[in-house]
Amino acid sequence: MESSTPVIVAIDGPSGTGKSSTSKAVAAQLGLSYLDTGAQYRAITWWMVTNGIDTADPSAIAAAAGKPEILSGTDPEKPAITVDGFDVAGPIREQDVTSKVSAVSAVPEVRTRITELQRSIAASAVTGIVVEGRDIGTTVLPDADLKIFLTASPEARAARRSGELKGADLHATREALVKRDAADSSRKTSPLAKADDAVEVDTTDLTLQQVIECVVTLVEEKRADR
Ligand SMILES: Nc1ncnc2c1ncn2[C@@H]1O[C@H](COP(=O)(O)OP(=O)(O)OP(=O)(O)O)[C@@H](O)[C@H]1O
Ligand SMILES: Nc1ccn([C@H]2C[C@H](O)[C@@H](COP(=O)(O)O)O2)c(=O)n1
Repeated sequence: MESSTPVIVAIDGPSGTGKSSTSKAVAAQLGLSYLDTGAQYRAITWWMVTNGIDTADPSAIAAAAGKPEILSGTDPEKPAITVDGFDVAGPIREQDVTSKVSAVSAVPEVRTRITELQRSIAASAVTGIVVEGRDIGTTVLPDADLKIFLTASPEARAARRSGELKGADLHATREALVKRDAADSSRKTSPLAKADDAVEVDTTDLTLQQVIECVVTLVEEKRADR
């Protein structure tokens, strides 16, 4: 592969392992685009909730899956997400969406729609792209140049999240993370999973900077091999 060929990096892993922070920094450092696929699943969930769709009814979700227009920005310095022209970057992080996103994202019609969107965004990235999520290496971009699977202990992940949500109860945060991971890992269609050819990085005892440096080195090694 020539060095001008776009480089495609897939970063997967459970919640709170550092996918977004790492992917944004790596993309910014290497001049690549960035795609947060979790934000897309959150955006479609937000639309379902806002439009009164019963998120406990997979057939109602499936029937509505094609309706919202979801646009994702790919600048790692200012990732953007809109639904039908509305900026939903804030609302998609609210607890109501977080508690429903696993159910909505398990519906096959939702996954087909969002996967098509993700592939088309990745295909149009000129210098390359870092795409983060749960099924990027296994399903969305199985031919990615580099696949990373981030992990961390539930305790470390809960501590990181509790630091973000000031005053949040550590035990409750840990339980919520573990519950969402279990739902995401056990769904039938493209569950959260490590691709066989992914490099696993346990971030439990690493600083964010160490994880970023590790991934940048892996991308540079891939590029040098071309
Ligand atoms: N190695 C690390 N050490 C300490 N804190 C970290 C590390 N990596 C990420 N963090 C912090 O943990 C929090 C969660 O990170 P981030 O949002 O990147 O995880 P994520 O895997 O994308 O989570 P989710 O899948 O839930 O969106 C952030 O506050 C981030 O700054
Ligand atoms: N490729 C992906 C990305 C995300 N999801 C689902 C499952 C997650 O719980 C949810 C929110 O993701 P987050 O913002 O926490 O990264 O979206 C998925 O199914 N596949």
